Amino acid sequence: MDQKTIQPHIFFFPHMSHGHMIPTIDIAKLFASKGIKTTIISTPHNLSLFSKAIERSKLSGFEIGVLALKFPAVEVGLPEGCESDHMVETQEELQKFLKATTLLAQQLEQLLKDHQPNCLVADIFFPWATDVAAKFGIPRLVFHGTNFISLCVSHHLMKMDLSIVSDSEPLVIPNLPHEHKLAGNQIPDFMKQESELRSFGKAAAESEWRSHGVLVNSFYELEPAYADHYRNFLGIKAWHIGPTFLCNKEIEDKAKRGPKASLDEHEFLKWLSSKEPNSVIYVSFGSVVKFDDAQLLEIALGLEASGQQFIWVVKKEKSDQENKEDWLPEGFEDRVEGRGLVIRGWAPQVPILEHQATGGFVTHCGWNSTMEAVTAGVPMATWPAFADQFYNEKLVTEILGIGVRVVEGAKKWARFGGDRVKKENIEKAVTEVMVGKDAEEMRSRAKALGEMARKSVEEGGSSYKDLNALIQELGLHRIAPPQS
Ligand SMILES: O=c1ccn([C@@H]2O[C@H](COP(=O)(O)OP(=O)(O)O[C@H]3O[C@H](CO)[C@@H](O)[C@H](O)[C@H]3O)[C@@H](O)[C@H]2O)c(=O)[nH]1
Repeated sequence: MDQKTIQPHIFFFPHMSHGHMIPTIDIAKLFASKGIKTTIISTPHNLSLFSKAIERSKLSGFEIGVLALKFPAVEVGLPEGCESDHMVETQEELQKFLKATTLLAQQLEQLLKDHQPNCLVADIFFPWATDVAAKFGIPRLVFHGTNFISLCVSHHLMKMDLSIVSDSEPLVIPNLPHEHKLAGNQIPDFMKQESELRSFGKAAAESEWRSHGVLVNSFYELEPAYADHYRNFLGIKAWHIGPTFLCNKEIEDKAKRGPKASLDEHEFLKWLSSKEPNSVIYVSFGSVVKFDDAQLLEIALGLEASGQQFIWVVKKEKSDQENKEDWLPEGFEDRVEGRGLVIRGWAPQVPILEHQATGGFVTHCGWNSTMEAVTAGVPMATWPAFADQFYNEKLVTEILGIGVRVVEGAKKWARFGGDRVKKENIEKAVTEVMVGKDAEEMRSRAKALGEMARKSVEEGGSSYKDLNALIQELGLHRIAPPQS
């Protein structure tokens, strides 16, 4: 058969987590825009949550295919239907969830056999996928979800003996471009001893070397020293292709990247359009971090005391009239009416951050949120909870100078229920990021980075070039039909 008549095909297999599904769909769109057939593999539940984003790709003329596999939740002792990382409530459940993902290899193998794609982009959470791809003689690329700085720190941490780490003495991570100190309590206990999770982390880190290379949702100009360190010092092949969400041009595409929002994007934009530029702070903590009612109450009080206008997204359902919402102070929404919006559920984050009225962001420093804020030129009040969020906080506050910490000093690693942050800290950080000369300076630095972010994905930009270089290296350009 004439090679030119075959459309190259890439399989994308993201971790079952919103923070990984969302950028993977964007990456699939990017490859599809280069004439490559793309297919996302996930569970029925995850695919349905993201069906709008996937369907909308058709409107841009880049159809993304989907293939479903069965998630073995019950087999590992999880409730039926527990198919996404945000449904996991405890450390024990998380371990079972990860165990379930290791049971997906056979189903993936069958899909590769049936469809014979040219390449597999599989999430870092599936270290075993490299061997599955090798059986079919195709390259496996790793998608991590995070940036170069976090990849570098994690690799060095993996090599260190962490059993000797104490809570009183900070751990200095050697050989990095800047001094990195981590407090003992910022390293999770499972990393300090031999454990299933530590072995999982090791296998994941090794898969970066063993695979064809790593796709990074970042741009070179944001963290050049770490991009170089990762490639040259750690010796891992990587392509930076971000900010990937910029592939979404229409407001609807930007708004419908995730589950259905609780309020239509036009409602938000109408509300924001009635506000002065840089006068609203957006408060949201991604898809995984959940706070208890007492912590939510502190956030409400801190926001109220700051006197700032805000949009606050809370991962709670709207209760019926009878049920009092214990996490909101009595009469809160009446008092803040007109100056604050409390959104229960999901909000169209990118259009909110991009609106000129949005002048600050209280964030947990998940990498997608961080990139979205950087690109929108919005400074941040940082409140990390676990994983890469601590390293992202360092990048934002100390290296880029576009954020302030909500809590000074070391904050404990806690995916499930961390130390409570007081309303005074929240009020102070919100004020610092919104008002005064320092806030203006942070905003102007953030705006300059936002410009660089946009340039990086335009023709000739660093991310644009890296994406093309990768397609060339994989040989996909030779069989891709010409683009108009
Ligand atoms: O109401 C909401 C809440 C979130 N988002 C979007 O959801 C994504 C959230 O991603 P992120 O900010 O990275 O947070 P997490 O969901 O917590 O992401 C997980 O995955 C990331 C990528 O690996 C890691 O950096 C984080 O630490 C990890 O918690 C972003 O694109 C947001 O725009 C919305 O659109 N509306």
